[in-house]
Amino acid sequence: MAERVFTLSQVAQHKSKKDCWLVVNGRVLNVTKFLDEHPGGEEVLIESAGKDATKDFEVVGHSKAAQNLLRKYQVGVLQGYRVQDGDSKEVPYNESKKKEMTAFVIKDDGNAKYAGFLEFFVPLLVAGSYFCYRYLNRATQIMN
Ligand code: HEM
Repeated sequence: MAERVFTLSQVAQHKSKKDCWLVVNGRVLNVTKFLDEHPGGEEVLIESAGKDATKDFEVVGHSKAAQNLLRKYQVGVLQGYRVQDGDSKEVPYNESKKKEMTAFVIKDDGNAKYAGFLEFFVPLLVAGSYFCYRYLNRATQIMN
């Protein structure tokens, strides 16, 4: 499908809260519906409205999930840019969130394994000490 091409002055005509466009990495994005959802707040988006916000976007160090989200709001490309979206391995925003959660759970599991190890060895140590004590006690009784 052919991409719609916009000039920066065309993008600059959409810089209000009700009609908010900006450019990130050559993608022309209509973020009007995203204003309420943006975790960084709507103000920063409105400040960048109608402009090329690539630097602002990158300075924040947005996650891979945030970068994937760009496609959702793309309405075209900036004149002089060609955006390639061949990477089908990229994960949609919601899924990468799930992955982050899974990674967290795996980390938790590691601690649980460590706790299980202690739960097994501490009673064994106590029981061992008890039998040792009884054996030594009996040995001293026999000697006396
Ligand atoms: C359509 C463009 C944008 C999308 C899809 C987007 C998406 C997101 C997402 C998903 C987050 C959550 C953190 C993360 O996953 O990285 C975030 C945080 C943030 N964004 Fe954006 N963003 C966009 C544009 C911008 C722009 C232009 C700015 C300008 C400065 C900005 C500033 C921030 C800030 C300050 C945070 C909070 C960072 C933090 O709390 O650590 N974002 N954004």
